[in-house]
Amino acid sequence: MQSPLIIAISGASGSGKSLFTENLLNAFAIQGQPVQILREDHYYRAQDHLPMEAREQNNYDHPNAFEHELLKAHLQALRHGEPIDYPHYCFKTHTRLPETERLNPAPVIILEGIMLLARPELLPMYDVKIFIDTPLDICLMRRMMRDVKERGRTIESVASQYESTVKPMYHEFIEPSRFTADVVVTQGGKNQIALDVIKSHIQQAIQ
Ligand SMILES: Nc1ncnc2c1ncn2[C@@H]1O[C@H](COP(=O)(O)OP(=O)(O)O)[C@@H](O)[C@H]1O
Ligand SMILES: Nc1ccn([C@@H]2O[C@H](COP(=O)(O)O)[C@@H](O)[C@H]2O)c(=O)n1
Repeated sequence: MQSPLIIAISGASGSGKSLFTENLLNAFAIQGQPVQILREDHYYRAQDHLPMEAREQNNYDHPNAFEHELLKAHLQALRHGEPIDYPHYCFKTHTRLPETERLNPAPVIILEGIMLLARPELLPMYDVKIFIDTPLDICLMRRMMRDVKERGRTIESVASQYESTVKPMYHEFIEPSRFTADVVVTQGGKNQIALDVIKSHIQQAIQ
């Protein structure tokens, strides 16, 4: 098998990265082409050694919150045609789940996450770099609804985390990483023209 094409999709929390990734995946699934998705969230560090209060206070919007060494090792393995043991993460307990999932290499690997373009040592791993550029007020609104519904949070906790870490870290790390992208996508996960352009680029590259 030829070396896989690795696509990194980044942007603020709530910008539409996951939806964009899902929509891209669906476009390939219709054609029966195998695509492997990796989410940077799964590489948040395990925190079993910390009490819950300490976990709740952690800054999850700093690059050091992620085990990027493991992510890099996994990308290298997939490039060499080897399977990986993909970690799973729980947003309610703020730590890794005990079980991992065996993932096989595929011709196209799509990675999505907030800090993927903010780590210079990860940039050479990617063939295509995409930044989803969505106004922060829209990101906050979407995050508020999602975190209360799916991640076991209260409106108060989302608002206070946003002020203390999410927003300042966005300006320090994520916003500047936009300039490393090959493509900047506006209008979030439903931008059909961007999806079509990226899909046809991928198809040409893997022919
Ligand atoms: N263009 C869009 N229009 C409407 N809702 C959207 C759009 N893009 C994303 N969403 C919704 O916003 C929420 C957050 O999007 P998501 O893709 O999970 O963001 P991210 O992965 O960047 O944190 C989800 O409920 C998603 O369905
Ligand atoms: N235990 C955790 C870990 C992460 N977060 C927040 O998740 C955001 C990144 O995930 P997205 O799917 O929204 O891109 C990030 O902004 C962290 O603040 C968390 O709240 N708790």
